Amino acid sequence: MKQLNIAVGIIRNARQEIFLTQRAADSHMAGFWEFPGGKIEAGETPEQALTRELQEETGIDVQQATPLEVIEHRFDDRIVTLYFYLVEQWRGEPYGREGQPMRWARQADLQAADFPPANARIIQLLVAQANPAV
Ligand SMILES: Nc1nc2c([nH]c(=O)n2[C@@H]2O[C@H](COP(=O)(O)OP(=O)(O)OP(=O)(O)O)[C@@H](O)[C@H]2O)c(=O)[nH]1
Ligand SMILES: [Mg+2]
Repeated sequence: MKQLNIAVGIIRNARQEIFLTQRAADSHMAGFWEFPGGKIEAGETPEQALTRELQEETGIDVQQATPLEVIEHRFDDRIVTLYFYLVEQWRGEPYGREGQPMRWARQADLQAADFPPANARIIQLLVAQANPAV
């Protein structure tokens, strides 16, 4: 069974909106929305992979990232360990640098069904922690 370690960025702005991109039609979990990120390569720390992947996929320079949660999920064909980081300080304006659709979603309005099943717990946490006043 394939074992992948993935660094994932939950990019959140001051309006408590989170930046989402849509997975490509030819990828694992195609069509689902995701937090940008990707594989931690040999010799990289999760933070280094996060910075590199967010630069590649969204064009931003991460200035600060806070570890939120590590979640392991067994899919039919692979086991994925997701290192989720909250990113609130960056340079630039994130966009779908690989041509992928993007949107900002209010933290309180995130829907687990829009994401791969591995994200269920982090979505539950984010929704529970959303500040209704923002
Ligand atoms: N980026 C990201 N990947 C996720 C999330 N949830 C989730 O299950 N995954 C899974 O984690 C893996 C991430 O791989 P990826 O396709 O982003 O990897 P990558 O950017 O290095 O892409 P590449 O393989 O084309 O170089 C996929 O199997 C994907 O389905 C998420 O919220 N964000
Ligand atoms: Mg990726």
